[in-house]
Amino acid sequence: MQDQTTAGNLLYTMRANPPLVQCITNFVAMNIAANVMLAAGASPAMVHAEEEAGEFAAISGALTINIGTLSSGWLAGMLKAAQSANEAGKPWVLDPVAHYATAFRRDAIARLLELKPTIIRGNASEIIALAGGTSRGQGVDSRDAVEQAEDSARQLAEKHGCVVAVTGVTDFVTDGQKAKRIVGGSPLMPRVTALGCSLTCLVGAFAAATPDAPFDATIAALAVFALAGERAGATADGPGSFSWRFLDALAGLTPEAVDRDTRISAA
Ligand SMILES: Nc1ncnc2c1ncn2[C@@H]1O[C@H](COP(=O)(O)OP(=O)(O)O)[C@@H](O)[C@H]1O
Ligand SMILES: Cc1ncsc1CCOP(=O)(O)O
Ligand SMILES: [Mg+2]
Repeated sequence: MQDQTTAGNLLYTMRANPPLVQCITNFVAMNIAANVMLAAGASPAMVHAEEEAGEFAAISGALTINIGTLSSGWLAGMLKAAQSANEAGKPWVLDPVAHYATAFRRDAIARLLELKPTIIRGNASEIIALAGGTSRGQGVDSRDAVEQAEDSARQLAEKHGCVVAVTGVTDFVTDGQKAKRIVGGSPLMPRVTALGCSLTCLVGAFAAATPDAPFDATIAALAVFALAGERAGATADGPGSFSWRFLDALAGLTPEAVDRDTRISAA
């Protein structure tokens, strides 16, 4: 029987019934993340106010939370949304942007982790620090290699009972037991702001489409991103043209090309 959980099949499934994804992301990411979601075939809604975030999570297929431009009002909305997603049995994804940088962020991330995210997606410096290690991250940017974050990712996945994705030159995904690596993308990706934040939203879209398989959903989202990034990078002149070429590449990916051209291996 054909494997229904390949990245290409999950892209087909996600597009066939575009999931509503509530994205609580940051001011920098909001526009590009919504465009990435639409290009890939999902239906994003950037809804963060404390007054409505919980109600909205209950009607969404998945929720994503990103602390990139945190404030106390937004944190209140995040906590309500995560509680509501849990009560409604909806998957939710945490992006711990620069969580190590200030006491406010450290406190916020601890409170969000208590609400048991289904998936955590971060760069290597964020994942190392989240597991209690010493990272070299500078603000929102990673200065560590993904290979050095793999043990941290496995520990975090086991401790919190979730899937952990570390991204960078090669991506790494684990649920604490099994693990996979995804190769692809472009060196231009970290030179365009908020692509990691956008990827977190896309992980939410795949998780909404296949809520019982968060490990496979995460791999599919990262594989789609890696292939679109590789294609856009092949013809881009720099970060500016990469940005629009990346949206076009995402929209133009077919499930067949994803299953043929992505490079996913067991770790
Ligand atoms: N040097 C690189 N080469 C190829 N792909 C990369 C590179 N750096 C980051 N990426 C890709 O960019 C996307 C965002 O990841 P990353 O830059 O790690 O996140 P963040 O923006 O949160 O720091 C991921 O799809 C990742 O695979
Ligand atoms: C520049 C910046 N400042 C606060 S959030 C943000 C965007 C970070 O995006 P990413 O984590 O995808 O690099
Ligand atoms: Mg980030």
